[in-house]
Amino acid sequence: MDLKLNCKSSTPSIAPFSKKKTISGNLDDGLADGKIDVTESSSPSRKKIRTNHLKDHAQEEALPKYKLWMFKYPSALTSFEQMTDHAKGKKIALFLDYDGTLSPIVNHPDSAFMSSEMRTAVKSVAEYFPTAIISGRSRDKVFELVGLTELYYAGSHGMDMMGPVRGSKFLFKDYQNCIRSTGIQRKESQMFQPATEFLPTINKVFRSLVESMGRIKGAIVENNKFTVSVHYRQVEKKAWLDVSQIVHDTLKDYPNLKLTHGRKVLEIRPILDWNKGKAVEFLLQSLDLGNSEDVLPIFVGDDRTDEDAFKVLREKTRGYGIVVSSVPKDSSAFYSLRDPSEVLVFLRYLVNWGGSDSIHSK
Ligand SMILES: O=P(O)(O)OC[C@H]1O[C@H](O[C@H]2O[C@H](CO)[C@@H](O)[C@H](O)[C@H]2O)[C@H](O)[C@@H](O)[C@@H]1O
Repeated sequence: MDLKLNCKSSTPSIAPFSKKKTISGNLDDGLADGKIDVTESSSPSRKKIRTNHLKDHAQEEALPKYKLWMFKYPSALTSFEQMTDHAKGKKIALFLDYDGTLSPIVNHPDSAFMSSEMRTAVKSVAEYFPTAIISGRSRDKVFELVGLTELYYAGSHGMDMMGPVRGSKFLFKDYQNCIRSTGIQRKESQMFQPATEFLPTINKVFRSLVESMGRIKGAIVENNKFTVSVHYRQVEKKAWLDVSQIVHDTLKDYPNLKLTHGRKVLEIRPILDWNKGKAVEFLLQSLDLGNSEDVLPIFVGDDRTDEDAFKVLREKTRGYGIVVSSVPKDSSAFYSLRDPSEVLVFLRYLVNWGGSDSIHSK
């Protein structure tokens, strides 16, 4: 049974509703620019669609561009020594995205499994450094996929957080909407859910989208508890505009929801001033690592929503964002890794370093 505690108030504010709901980028996550405007009056023009096809060819020649891009975002593997030199004497906190970072991007969201090698590496790294997974998926789903009880989990882009109770300490005690509960495998846990009031609306939108997307072959609507994802990876390109239109039409009835855009996915979420960046700050504070000069947070992620976390780390000049990408793209990260297989190597480097004597020498 859940045990509710009295918590002080520190609820995130609701961002002022903007009538113009614009998704940055376009529906093809492999392309770099363009805009899909989902206001009533706008749909991408045929000309824009034609231009996008042309850009597809440019991608095939991307290798030299990738090398150039890596001057700006050096490999976290070749820069590992530099990173650890900077990290000496500091406490590391590790934040990991799930899809496209720990697991490869696949066609169906239910088939995005992480390898056993990756699981072992994440488990090992968590023995040395506090480690959290911050995902757009529901927390239950991401826990089901990762299956490690020793981590912190934040689902719905940070709107659903759960962590272990360390000793007698209640980490999230300063926040409203936090509860202490019996969570994963009956272990005592603590939860923070800043968007609980949006739950009925999100469920309604989910049902509505399931119904209306029924006519779009290949579209998948995923309930991520505090957000809804509409996947179009398996939808024929000619029907992408229909997907966008349906989402837009549905959202007209819900002024307290907003739209963001990930990798061939449109995500509907509460207009709450809360994102992966806030989740990182929150977890750092909760872990008593918030104000310390001696902390080096590292965030590894591949998606646009991870940029919020990279920005927090960059603006506060206190840690490293590592963008996972095999194509050049603008990012607020400092370093890069090409794909999940390089993430695995990076985690193994961290494990070796965490177990070595050099981590303690200044
Ligand atoms: O924050 P994340 O953990 O990266 O979650 C972001 C979204 O990831 C999932 O979708 C993405 O991965 C799928 C499986 O590889 C792929 O089919 C899809 O095209 C990608 O967008 C997840 O299903 C979404 O709910 C998350 O929001």
